[in-house]
Amino acid sequence: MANDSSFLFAGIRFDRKKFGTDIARFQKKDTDDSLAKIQSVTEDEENKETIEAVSGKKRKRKKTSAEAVDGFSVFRSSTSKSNKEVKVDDDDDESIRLKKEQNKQLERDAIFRKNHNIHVSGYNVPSPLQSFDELNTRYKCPSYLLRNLAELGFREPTPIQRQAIPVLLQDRECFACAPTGSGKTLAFVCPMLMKLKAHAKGGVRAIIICHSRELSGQTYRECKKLAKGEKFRIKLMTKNLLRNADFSKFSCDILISTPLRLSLAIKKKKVDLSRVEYLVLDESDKLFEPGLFTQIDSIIKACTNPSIIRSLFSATLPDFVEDRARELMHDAVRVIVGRKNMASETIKQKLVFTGSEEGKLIAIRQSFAESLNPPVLIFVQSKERAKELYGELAFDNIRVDVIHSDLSQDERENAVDNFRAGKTWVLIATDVVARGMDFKGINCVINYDFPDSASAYIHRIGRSGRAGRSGEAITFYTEEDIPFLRNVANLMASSGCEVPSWLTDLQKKKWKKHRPIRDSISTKPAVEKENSTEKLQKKKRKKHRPIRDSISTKPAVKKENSTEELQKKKRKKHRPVVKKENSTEPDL
Ligand SMILES: Nc1ncnc2c1ncn2[C@@H]1O[C@H](COP(=O)(O)OP(=O)(O)OP(=O)(O)O)[C@@H](O)[C@H]1O
Repeated sequence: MANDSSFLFAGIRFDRKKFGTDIARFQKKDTDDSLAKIQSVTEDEENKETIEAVSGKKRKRKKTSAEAVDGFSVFRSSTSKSNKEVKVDDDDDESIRLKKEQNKQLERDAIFRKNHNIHVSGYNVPSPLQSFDELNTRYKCPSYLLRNLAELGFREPTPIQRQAIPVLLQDRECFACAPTGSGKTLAFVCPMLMKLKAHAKGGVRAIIICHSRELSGQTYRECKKLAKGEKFRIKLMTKNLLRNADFSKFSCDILISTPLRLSLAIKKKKVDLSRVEYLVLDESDKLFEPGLFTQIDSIIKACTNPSIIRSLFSATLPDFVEDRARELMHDAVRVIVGRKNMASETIKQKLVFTGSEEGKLIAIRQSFAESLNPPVLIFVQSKERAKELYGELAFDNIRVDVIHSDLSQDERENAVDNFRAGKTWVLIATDVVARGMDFKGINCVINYDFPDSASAYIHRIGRSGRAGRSGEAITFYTEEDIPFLRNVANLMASSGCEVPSWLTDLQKKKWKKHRPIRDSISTKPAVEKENSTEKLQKKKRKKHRPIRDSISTKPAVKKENSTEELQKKKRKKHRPVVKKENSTEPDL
């Protein structure tokens, strides 16, 4: 973190020697927009660059006018100026006025960004949005979108929206990092809808990649809500679509997919992505991890449109992702809200020592018995442990459910829907829902198992305290986790939580995928464990349709004939409802 912040503020030093003339000029001006203000915000390399450029030109101009005065001092006060000279003077005045105005705007932008904790780098970064109204006054936002924003109750843009939306609207590539729950989805969907304008035929026009099916589904629904009233063709790459669509004729305005499904569509179905104008990689640091990178790479390579605008969004932006972004993008703008890799400041974070695995179970039962304030999300480190904890809590008289990658798509969706609808009070989960999922109003996140990395901690606890609401996060730790405690303590301290000094004084240890082999959560003896798992499985198994022996009592030959007859009869009336190939409906 220390490195990150020093990198972030690397541009803050103002070379007083180099800019001596400019300092003198600003001081002379004696305005409230003082140099001190500029100095305090010149971490914005963009401002620095522009100020440099402008002052450079000014110096040049001053020199030119000095030369002119030296050379033609006789004529300076003369009234016999030629028309051409008058025009040159007028032009000069106009450009001075314009530059002054430009400088003032830069100062205003810098102060505004500082007030909203927005840091930018890149050349010529557009001014941040003061309000959603500016979408209309500056960019002629269509009325359906303004109406939808108002209907969704979005009155003011969040900091990431204030800066990322104008950047993308001005066709600049962008990589952005802003806290969890700070409205990054709208920050990339809104400019996409505005730029695409309306539905148009001819291939895929925009793509949003999300790391999980759950997040893809959620982003699809968000897009639909924002596009309501306009005939955009927004599609979710479902299993059905991948299997049944005729990709040679495939066309849509926005396609939302996981990396795997889209890379399969490229490889096996030869989907044409050469016309894609916008590509968003949400949770970009996850997408650039080794497991997904080959798929992402194939997608990026398939999007061959030279004027494509790519953007990367996440709440955590490790240096390696920044490096990739710089390699990949042209003239990209970097937007950071707050500090990189920081937990949301609206979450009250606590650490609880439980001693052992048994201690964790006691602690959680005790805490639920004292006060259970749903919805509560519990994270464990593996699907096996998720099943075990579910096995323990399922009979505790609380409405608990579980989500992990061993469940079918339907079961996963049901788990999410029931939790969202309040039917489930406590959801036990693996990291499958740790990122991006917007469960409104989660009161508490419990890290039953210590997270395995800083980003896992930030994203997990970020399921609460969203959109400015407050939330709580409790992290259990055992002896095994102590070496990594300081990392969490530092994250807590940097997001404003009180941390005892002994925690931050602990020895530093590099946090590399900390997933120790833990004792089983289950308290039941082995046989009972098997039975109860079976019971639970039965409870969950909804579509239990085994192949059973025939009911028919007729002899085999007769049976065959009658079956054939029946089949013939059936075949006549066989008119299945053919599913539209390019159905926009997800198989949710
Ligand atoms: N301008 C706004 N005003 C109020 N609420 C907003 C605004 N923009 C977005 N939201 C709401 O904030 C919540 C979080 O938004 P979103 O899911 O986009 O966050 P995020 O930054 O992508 O979080 P994460 O990093 O966890 O993925 C959503 O419920 C969304 O509807």
